[in-house]
Amino acid sequence: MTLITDVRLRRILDSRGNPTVEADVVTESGGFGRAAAPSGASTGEYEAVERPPSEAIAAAREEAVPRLVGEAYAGNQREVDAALHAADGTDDFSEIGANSAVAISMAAAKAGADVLGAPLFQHLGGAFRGQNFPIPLGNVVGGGEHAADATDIQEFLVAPVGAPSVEDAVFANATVHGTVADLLEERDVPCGKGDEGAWAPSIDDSEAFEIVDEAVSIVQDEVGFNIGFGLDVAGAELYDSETGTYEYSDRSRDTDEQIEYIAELVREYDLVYVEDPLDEDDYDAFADLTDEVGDQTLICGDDLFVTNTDRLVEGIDRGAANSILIKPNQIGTLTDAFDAIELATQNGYDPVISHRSGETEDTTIAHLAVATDAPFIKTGAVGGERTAKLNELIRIADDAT
Ligand SMILES: C=C(OP(=O)(O)O)C(=O)O
Ligand SMILES: [Mg+2]
Repeated sequence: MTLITDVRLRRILDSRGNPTVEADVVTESGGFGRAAAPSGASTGEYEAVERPPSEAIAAAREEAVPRLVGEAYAGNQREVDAALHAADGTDDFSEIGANSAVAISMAAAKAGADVLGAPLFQHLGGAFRGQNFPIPLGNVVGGGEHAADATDIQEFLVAPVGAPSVEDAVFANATVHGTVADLLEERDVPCGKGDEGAWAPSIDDSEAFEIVDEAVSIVQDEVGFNIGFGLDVAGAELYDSETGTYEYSDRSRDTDEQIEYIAELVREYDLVYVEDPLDEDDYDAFADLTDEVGDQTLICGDDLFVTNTDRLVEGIDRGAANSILIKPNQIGTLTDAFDAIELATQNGYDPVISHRSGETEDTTIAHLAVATDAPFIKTGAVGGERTAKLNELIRIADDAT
């Protein structure tokens, strides 16, 4: 029933107005799945390769589609993803493009779920998933590669850890986002938004800490449950490998100073989550920081691990980080993302399922988070391509997908 009978690929718009790859997968019994690839701006050096969409589509039509149509079953995700790897023939999807691969992989999963008549999270995670929901990390202030002339730290993230439901959590994040706008207005700071819908004011990081801390306290009092906050430092973007220093607008920090700075921030603001505090090549520094504050907070590797099990094994061996960001397009298939999640949880690393700065209305990551019982999902706070995932979580909780 799930034999793939058609795969169609096209260019569509992403949230930045750039082209991206969308895939449709159809099965013998009429099952249908559609998915689109997201796209990063602060990409890790070791990510699978995103090719220009028209090239990725042409290559996938030539190499991958013939290995899927009449050959692979959408209900057998490992088989579909193995066919994508075989079609590509490289270890980084540089032939068919990770953007074509991930779009087809996710569309096949949706087609498999459609044939079963089950929600995607259940097809991926099994009958007993759907009881636990991830805490959404909501980006409320940001800069770095996601906005010009804003904070050095890429993302200030709200973490409503005490929310009684995913719906309460999602609304709390949106309320903090709105409260941040009020506080910026009180300070006469004009601002627009960055790529992920976070406010992108022209302020320094210390003022951003003050404002987010205050907004979180105000909303916490309002809603009556515990709200923390965290960061995506995107350390690799700040790091200058020539000088071995992290370059902030107002000063430089060497690696030891960077570790101390982050550890102090964790203590001062009780941060619940710190992503990529250090350069993507510096496992040792990640290990030192994890040693120092890993019992108080999550130290998450995004550019460090790039959803890659080989890099995660190295991190586990060296005690670097205690959490991994999971972005399916960093590695190219759902199978690879699942394997990274499984390896992480088996070794006490918390998986955090994540969007990219360039997104579409695709909701696969919401289902992936529920399917894998992930404790966190990072998918923005506002903006249609972000709320697509957040609203899908609310629908899953309401049993309405
Ligand atoms: C979501 C992120 O940004 P991008 O998609 O630009 O890598 C991130 O760095 O975690
Ligand atoms: Mg990141």
